[in-house]
Amino acid sequence: MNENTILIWGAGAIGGTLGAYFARAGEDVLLVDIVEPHVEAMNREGLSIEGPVETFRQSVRAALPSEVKGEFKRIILAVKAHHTREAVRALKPHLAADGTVLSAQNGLNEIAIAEEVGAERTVGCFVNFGADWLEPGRILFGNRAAVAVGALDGKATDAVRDYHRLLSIFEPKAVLTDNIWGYLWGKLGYGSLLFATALTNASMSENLASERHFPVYRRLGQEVMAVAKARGVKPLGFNGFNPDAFMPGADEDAARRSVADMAEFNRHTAKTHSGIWRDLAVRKRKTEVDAQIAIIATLGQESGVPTPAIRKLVGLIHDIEDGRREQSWSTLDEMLTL
Ligand SMILES: NC(=O)C1=CN([C@@H]2O[C@H](COP(=O)(O)OP(=O)(O)OC[C@H]3O[C@@H](n4cnc5c(N)ncnc54)[C@H](OP(=O)(O)O)[C@@H]3O)[C@@H](O)[C@H]2O)C=CC1
Ligand SMILES: CC(C)(CO)C(=O)C(=O)O
Repeated sequence: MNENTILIWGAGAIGGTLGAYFARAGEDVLLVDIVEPHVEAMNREGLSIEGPVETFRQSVRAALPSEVKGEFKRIILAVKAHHTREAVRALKPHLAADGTVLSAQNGLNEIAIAEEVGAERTVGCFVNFGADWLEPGRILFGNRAAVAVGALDGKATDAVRDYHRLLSIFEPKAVLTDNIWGYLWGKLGYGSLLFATALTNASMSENLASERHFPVYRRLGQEVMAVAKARGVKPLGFNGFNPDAFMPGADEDAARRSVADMAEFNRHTAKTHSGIWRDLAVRKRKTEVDAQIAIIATLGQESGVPTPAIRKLVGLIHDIEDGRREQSWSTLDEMLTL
């Protein structure tokens, strides 16, 4: 291990998948995670990537955060959004002065990372592929999807280009962008719809195909895009999500097409339900709703953009997290009462 070893901090569904692909390509990788049985299984048997995209077992090195020694130039952060600050504080002593942290997460985590380690040491990234941590040492890689990487100020450095090279090992269509905030806000739009699908136990595609709930999806997309616009961001589209269809003044048919395209995209994955649904229904734990979705309402308020649908969604997810409601169509119906 040396300063060029790539640290993957948070080796679950996303971090584990990326790490296995990098290691298979001969990159020097260390997977860091707080789940002891997972770290033990990875060191003992390697990491098993399973599912329709590819199935392989990759020998990897793994460690608990307390076992990490030294400083590193590249650290890829892939913990859930609400664990970002804690994880960045733990990894900071291991970040070389000229090193960078790449956020392979959902949400606007780059803001918190930059506050902790400096904007010049933070690189933006957007991932939309589907994966699930199944059990120690086993990850389902459900489907390929869009991946993008870019500097926070849009000006690619050698470090950003190197991350693009790495991500291209995993996803040959990975984009090097000068508008990473556009992708991150696009994913917040897409993600707000995914959070709504987690209010039921149906699959993402079944939910998105529900004609009765189309007004819910349109309203959520519209609120997120209005906040992005007010903040001067130009959101970008991917995998069915078309930000223009949700912009103020866009016609209903455009939004209908985009929601239908998202339903179609998600019909072809072995990861039938979102990570949000999985946190609630399978892992029985808190979701990323505050770090990822409630922040949109806060930023909306700062910009004078009302976000009643986003606020309602956050409340319903909290209700499920705290056992006050079940995941069911009637919970999603609550979103129709706005
Ligand atoms: N899974 C997916 O398909 C997609 C996920 N994303 C995003 O990627 C990010 C990662 O999600 P995902 O991979 O699914 O999550 P996982 O829960 O599968 O993996 C995160 C791993 O990080 C561990 N962890 C938590 N805190 C720390 C810490 N301080 N230091 C080291 N490890 C830690 C977790 O342990 P523990 O379980 O105990 O918390 C877990 O093992 C999220 O922002 C998610 O929204 C984006 C696109 C798709
Ligand atoms: C569904 C997916 C993989 C995006 O397509 C996702 O981001 C999630 O599960 O949170």
